Amino acid sequence: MSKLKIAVQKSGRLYDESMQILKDIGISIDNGKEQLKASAKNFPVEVFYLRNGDIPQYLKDGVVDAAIIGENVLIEKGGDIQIVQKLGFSSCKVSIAVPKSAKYTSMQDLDGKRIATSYPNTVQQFLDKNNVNAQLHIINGSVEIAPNIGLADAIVDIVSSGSTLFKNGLKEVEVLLKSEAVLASSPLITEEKLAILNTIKFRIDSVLKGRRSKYVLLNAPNDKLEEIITILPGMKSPTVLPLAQEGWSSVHTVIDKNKFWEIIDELKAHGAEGILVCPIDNMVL
Ligand SMILES: Nc1ncnc2c1ncn2[C@@H]1O[C@H](COP(=O)(O)OP(=O)(O)OP(=O)(O)O)[C@@H](O)[C@H]1O
Ligand SMILES: O=P(O)(O)OC[C@H]1O[C@H](OP(=O)(O)OP(=O)(O)O)[C@H](O)[C@@H]1O
Ligand SMILES: [Mg+2]
Repeated sequence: MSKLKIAVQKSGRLYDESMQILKDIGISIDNGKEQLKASAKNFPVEVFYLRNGDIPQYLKDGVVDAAIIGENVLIEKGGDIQIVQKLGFSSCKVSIAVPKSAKYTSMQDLDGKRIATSYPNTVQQFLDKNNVNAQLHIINGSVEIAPNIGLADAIVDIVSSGSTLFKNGLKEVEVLLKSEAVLASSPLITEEKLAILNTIKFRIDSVLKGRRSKYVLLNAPNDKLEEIITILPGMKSPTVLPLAQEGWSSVHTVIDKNKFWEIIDELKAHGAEGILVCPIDNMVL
């Protein structure tokens, strides 16, 4: 059987979580990333360790069948590469920033100005859409320093916490796009390999659903059961089991992990006790 070739970033911000998600879906990799490629022991997959910025070209050429990559890089260099699934990590924005003291009211303020960036295609498209003419300076790193050294009037780069902008005396003025790590596929992928990719997608789906959810168990007096069940936003209806202690039940359900803190006080106020919240590895609906 042929193996699906999947690219991950060799080192950098995507590496750890890319390897973690492969591990979580049961794909264990034989050898370390000192090699350019490694085979999985128990699944028809070969992992290629590459530069994030190089991956779109490898996908286009069909050198790899799929990849875990930053969405922003795909948008910049992607062409017709398909996003199979968003992966929920390495979230960031690609934004325009100008010196804090600069006057900025609209995109028109950038007309005739110099913009430093590593994302020229993304920037040019945004400028064209807004009918703005600006001169692009393409630089590959430390973009935020460009205004301070007189190289540019504005920059376009990745913003996450905003601390790099802050340290360089810049302010974010426009968001061009939002990005996260994604699973992407080559336009040249074969049917046979697409079947393997679909299995991976199915497993990732169940891992991501599990990460977003919690398994909740609690004890409740029987005369409060009905009220407590209406507070719980469960998947279906919760499981209710009698406790050894007369007049009490144990209630089990799955909830969105972000909802839990909103409802815990309500649950307690309605008589819930012994509340346990447990992680979920996988969730297949
Ligand atoms: N500060 C950040 N916070 C969150 N995500 C980020 C941040 N910086 C980058 N990212 C995301 O992670 C991806 C990889 O960033 P990283 O800096 O590791 O690599 P890169 O500079 O694109 O490098 P290379 O091509 O060398 O692999 C980016 O494309 C972006 O999607
Ligand atoms: O808003 P923040 O949380 O400060 O993050 C944004 C910064 O993070 C990235 O750089 P990175 O640290 O990846 O360094 P690099 O330029 O060497 O890739 C990006 O290029 C920004 O400079
Ligand atoms: Mg970076």
